[in-house]
Amino acid sequence: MIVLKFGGTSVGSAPMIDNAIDITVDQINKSPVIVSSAMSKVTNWILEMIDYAKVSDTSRCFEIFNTLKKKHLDTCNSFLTKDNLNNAVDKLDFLFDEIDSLLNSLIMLKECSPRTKDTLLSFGERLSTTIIYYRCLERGINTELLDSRDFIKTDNNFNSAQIILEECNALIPKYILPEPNKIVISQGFISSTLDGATSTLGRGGSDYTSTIIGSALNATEVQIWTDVTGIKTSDPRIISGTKTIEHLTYTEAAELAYFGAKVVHPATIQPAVKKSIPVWVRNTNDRHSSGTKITESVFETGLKAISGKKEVTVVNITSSKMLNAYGFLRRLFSVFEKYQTPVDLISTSEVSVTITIEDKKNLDSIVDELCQLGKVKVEEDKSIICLVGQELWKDSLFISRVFSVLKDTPIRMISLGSSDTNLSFVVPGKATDSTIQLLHNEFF
Ligand SMILES: Nc1ncnc2c1ncn2[C@@H]1O[C@H](COP(=O)(O)OP(=O)(O)O)[C@@H](O)[C@H]1O
Ligand SMILES: N[C@@H](CC(=O)OP(=O)(O)O)C(=O)O
Repeated sequence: MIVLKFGGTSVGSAPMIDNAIDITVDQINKSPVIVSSAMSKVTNWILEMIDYAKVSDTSRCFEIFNTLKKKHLDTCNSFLTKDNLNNAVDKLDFLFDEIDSLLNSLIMLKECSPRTKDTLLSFGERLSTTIIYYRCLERGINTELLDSRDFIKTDNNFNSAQIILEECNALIPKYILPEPNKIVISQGFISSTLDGATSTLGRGGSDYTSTIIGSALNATEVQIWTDVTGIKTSDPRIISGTKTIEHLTYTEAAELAYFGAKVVHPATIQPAVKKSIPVWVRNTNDRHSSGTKITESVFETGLKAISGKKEVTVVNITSSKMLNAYGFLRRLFSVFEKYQTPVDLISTSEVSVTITIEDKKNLDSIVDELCQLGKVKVEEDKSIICLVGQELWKDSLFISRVFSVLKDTPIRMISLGSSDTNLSFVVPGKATDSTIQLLHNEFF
């Protein structure tokens, strides 16, 4: 079987949905499972509706709600007829009524818990997949619509829930029964906790759903269909002159995703690695281009791509207690562990440690506790620039080229040599795009 994940723009209109179905039908003999995101813009609209509801701005909230309803109903009206149209509209109306009641509750309560937010967010994917299902029926395709909350199970960390893999691996083969000449349709991004509450995997999480399903069903490949021809040497929306990378290793793709290449969700690669499933990133608007293939094998050394992670915070701790002492770093990292805050880059000297974090939710409490260990300095609005490739740090010419290009850029910290695949450094937030462009011009 194969998994085809379609992102928001790839199912963003009636013609795009038909295009996604065409891509799937072309491979219908391979027992395809579609994992779809919400139609483009919809997840953002839901977040905006929540924000307006919380401040009781009823008119703005329902203005967006009406736009959301219109987008889905117009799509149905443009390519469904008779029973398919009536049934689809009935199903959508049922979902719209639920959204309506939830928004009214938020307006009254003036608050939205993370759990309620996930319930609301889940409607984006539930609406889009309902339409795709009825369009498949309209086209006479043998199809089945599933609810991924039945088999994608998570902890209770709403808004960015952690997968419980054993549960998913046990449930997925029970619910998803792919077969040739049938299209199974399910939602990306949405999930449920063990006690059945709706959760979500974090923004962009549909990619992750696709590899979880692919891995549980031993897919021969997972295809991530998006709006760019594969993973490029850098973000084509920001950097000029980017090129498609034909092949990346799992590690390279994971590093790029983690350090800002939004084209795949950072967790996507993990499930594929376990079963050595090839992951393709392809363009729905250019379906005959092969895009990028991500596998285990290394085909070439050298720099492959550059990404940037914005809004990073640098925390520096200076303490003479560190000099010749052991146990200091353990105490320091236990503070980040206590507040469940992942650390990205680390650099140490004899008396100081500098780290970067992305999640600032608990920054004040973290700083309070770190102050007991030494003098703490926090610098916000920084970016991590990440250069990804094979054996980068072994090539002294490459390193000297990087730093001569950056001779006028204020570099805050550098991480090189911790892995073969990554050279990262921190620059001021406002220098992110220009720094990437300089490096890109030099190397590609
Ligand atoms: N290295 C990169 N290669 C390709 N696209 C990238 C890269 N870095 C960032 N992107 C961005 O990722 C976008 C695709 O991701 P996303 O908008 O989440 O798509 P989808 O809705 O299909 O999941 C591209 O339009 C591009 O701007
Ligand atoms: N709809 C969700 C999940 C997702 O993965 O979307 P996309 O595939 O369009 O990035 C979001 O916008 O975050």
